[in-house]
Amino acid sequence: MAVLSTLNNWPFLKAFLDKYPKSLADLKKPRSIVRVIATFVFLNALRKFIITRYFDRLSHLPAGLFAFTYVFTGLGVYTGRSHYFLPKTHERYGKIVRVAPNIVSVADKDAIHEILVASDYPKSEIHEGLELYKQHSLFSSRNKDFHKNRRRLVAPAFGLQYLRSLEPIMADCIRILIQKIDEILQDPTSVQNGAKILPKGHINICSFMNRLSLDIIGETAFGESFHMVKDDNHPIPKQMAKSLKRSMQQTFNPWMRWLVPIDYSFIDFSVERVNVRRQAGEAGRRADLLQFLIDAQANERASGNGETGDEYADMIAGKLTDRAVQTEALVFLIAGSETSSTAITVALMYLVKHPKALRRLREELDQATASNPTGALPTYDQVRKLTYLTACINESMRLRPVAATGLPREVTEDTVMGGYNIPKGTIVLAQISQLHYNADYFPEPNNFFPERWIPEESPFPPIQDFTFYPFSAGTRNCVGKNFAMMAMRLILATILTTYDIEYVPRQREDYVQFITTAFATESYVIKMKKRVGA
Ligand code: HEM
Repeated sequence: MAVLSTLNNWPFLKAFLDKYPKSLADLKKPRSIVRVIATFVFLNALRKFIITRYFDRLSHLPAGLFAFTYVFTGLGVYTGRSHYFLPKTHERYGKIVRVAPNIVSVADKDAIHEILVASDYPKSEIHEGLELYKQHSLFSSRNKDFHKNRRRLVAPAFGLQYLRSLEPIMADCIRILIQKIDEILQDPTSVQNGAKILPKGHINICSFMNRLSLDIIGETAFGESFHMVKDDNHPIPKQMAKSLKRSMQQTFNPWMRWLVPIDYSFIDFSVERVNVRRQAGEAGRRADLLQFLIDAQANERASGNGETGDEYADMIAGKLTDRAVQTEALVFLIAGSETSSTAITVALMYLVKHPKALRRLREELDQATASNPTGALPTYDQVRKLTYLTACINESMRLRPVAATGLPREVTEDTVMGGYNIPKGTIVLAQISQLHYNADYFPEPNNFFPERWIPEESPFPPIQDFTFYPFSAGTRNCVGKNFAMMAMRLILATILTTYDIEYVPRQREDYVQFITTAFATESYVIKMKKRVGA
């Protein structure tokens, strides 16, 4: 009360409160409505500020309070930081913890295997927030028959053989990245309009990896680069990211639907790109993911498995309708860009902080690419089997898996997990990051130690099956895994053979996760210097 009366004596606050609506009749006045909305916006901003600034302290909240914030206020998802609460909650309450009335967080190896692989529980309703045009998609669908059919049609696009045809496309995008970085190293003011000008030799590698991943997916899934590396001003990626973030927030905060409508116009972009490719006919053919989808649709039609014309029935059956082709291309963009860019930035972050590992990796890459003429990029054949490169990628994905809040699945019958009764309908979050930090499976879990992945060199017992899930497992594992690993190998190899890179201290390294995981500040800066002869 004392605090309130003190605040009430502040002239500004007093004037504000005096005019604040005090009855329903007051509320009908337009000015009162503006005041109520202004208060709401202010309190919401304050709430967001407190959570984003002080999440470390808040992460000590016990599970009950966490449950309240996570489910009832949607705070965790609202700020994208719910995953900070979970490790503390497990530390305190064990491997299987009820974090909300209907949500159980699971950090037990056998239970996670049961959830993802053995029982193969369907995805939870949270995924419905990612349905575009109310269409099931490979990523979002909870319907097993649909998924089986759609996966059968889409998966061959990510087979190693087909992916090889994408290498030239990826290489062109990487070449543009190198040109742009060289330009900024020469002249730091040549960053795009609005971007922060960093000291000479400093590069925001997080921003560049984001933009490069978008360009690669743009080229492979839509047949057109977003030119994000070069110009960073294509409206679609930003608009889509904003809309999907809103959509996830609204899944947890349904009341927000009344306040902030979601702009789904980015879908038009996909419709237009698919039309352009179709209209170009044979002359427009090229080996990429979009072409694969268009060809798969044509094959289905030719073999009598095409659409029936009943839109709903076709959708449920997983038929490759025109809408389905447009949707799946967008799914590649959603599922494949931020995930890959975060994974590459994280790998670079660990490497600059571990110069010994960086040196060893550089030696391995130099040896593998020794026969290349000056300026030539490493090829996939040169890097695909490099032991230490794979070990570094695995180790960074172990420490920072992109699915940081856990993989949500819905239990379809009453069951028992780790001695607890889990009723049908419960949402279980498979906490893969808790496994990755479990010292029983990964001794000295907090250390970046790539050698643990090389059996002849590791001082630790062999890594057990089903303890490492960066791409999930079972029927819903990442269909783009080979694509992502190929891009990561090519990009890391090119950066490390072209530049000397160094750590820049005192930066924020924390994550936020709405759909996939990203650096909270959208920034990670490293020092870069062109190598002599590169
Ligand atoms: C380092 C990069 C990547 C990581 C760490 C990653 C991780 C994952 C994970 C953990 C899942 C399972 C999600 C869940 O169960 O809720 C998943 C699913 C998926 N990912 Fe990836 N992903 C990456 C890159 C990509 C790329 C490049 C593409 C496509 C171009 C892609 C497309 C998909 C799709 C379509 C699914 C849903 C598959 C299904 O349910 O059948 N991902 N990914």
